[in-house]
Amino acid sequence: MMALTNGMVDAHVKQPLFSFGVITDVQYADIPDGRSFRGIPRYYRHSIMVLQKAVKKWNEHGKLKFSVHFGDIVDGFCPKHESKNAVEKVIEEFQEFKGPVYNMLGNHCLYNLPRDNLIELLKIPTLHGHAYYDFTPSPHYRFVVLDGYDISAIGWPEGHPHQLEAMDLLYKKNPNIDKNSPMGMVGLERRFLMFNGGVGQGQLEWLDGVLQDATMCEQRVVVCCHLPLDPGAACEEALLWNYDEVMNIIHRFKCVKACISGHAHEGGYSIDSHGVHHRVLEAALECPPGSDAFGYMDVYHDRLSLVGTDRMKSTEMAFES
Ligand SMILES: Nc1ccn([C@@H]2O[C@H](COP(=O)(O)OP(=O)(O)OC[C@H](O)CO)[C@@H](O)[C@H]2O)c(=O)n1
Repeated sequence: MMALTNGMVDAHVKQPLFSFGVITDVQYADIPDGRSFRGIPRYYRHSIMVLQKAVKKWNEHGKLKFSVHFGDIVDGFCPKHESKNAVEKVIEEFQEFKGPVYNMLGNHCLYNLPRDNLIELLKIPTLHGHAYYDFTPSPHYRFVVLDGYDISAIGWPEGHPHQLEAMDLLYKKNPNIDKNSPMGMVGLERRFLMFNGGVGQGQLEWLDGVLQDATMCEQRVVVCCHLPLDPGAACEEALLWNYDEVMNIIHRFKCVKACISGHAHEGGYSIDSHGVHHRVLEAALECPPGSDAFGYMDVYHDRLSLVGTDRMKSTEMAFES
């Protein structure tokens, strides 16, 4: 039996409020298979086939309200003269989905194209040019999409204040000449790498305002960000630089129930000290031919249920309150 929020108990309420498709790190490029810096195989051409299968399944499902790609639409090894074509090719696959698709910026997107071009190509529903936004797919739920590369050494024009702030932080926190290397860095400090980024002051204030509003509207909130926000769900090298500041804001409110990310390709899951679920999704890029990683989330008043395909593990996320 399922308890409803108004105290009634109904044995028949089984239908989700709504459902949506999920996939991450398609990281497509028309180049031969390769490996990550750590030697993990990457299938740059196969990843778009994983997306094609995902879209087919999502359309067959027939009731998905929207889908979300959690960043890194193309890979940094994509030859730069092909970047725009590669992004457009992936977007064309997403356009086969019968519903809206929400995107967010990942580091590999920014290796390929300036953020302004990406915001336009990915149709990021921007306010004042920002790559962070929110949307309300049902009266009971708000989705907040964070820009984890707001403070970033990549993607901003040379000398932009947000690039300078990022370089300043990297020089303070990372002693290596190669700022992508965590060599000699210990524990959580290992997140201060050039391929990660942070959420700037303006975005933190915006987040606080959105969560105040969601609380007033009695909405539950799902936070989406390319970079993971909890050390329990991903390795230190994958975390948002100021995940702690973001989580301090989130923890002041009770409305945020889950944070969903990409970037750490092996995937992960944790529940933090405040009962917030953190699910890092498995990457499409690392699926060998014949395997897949995508899924959909069924959204209920009291839980999220991730129904994963193949390498994307299914996960039940029941809310504490
Ligand atoms: N120790 C390292 C690790 C990486 N690099 C270089 O940094 C760039 C980005 O790395 P990459 O593994 O491609 O980034 P992803 O976003 O695909 O994955 C994120 C990780 O899984 C998070 O843990 C690339 O140019 C690497 O060569 C490096 O120099 N030194």
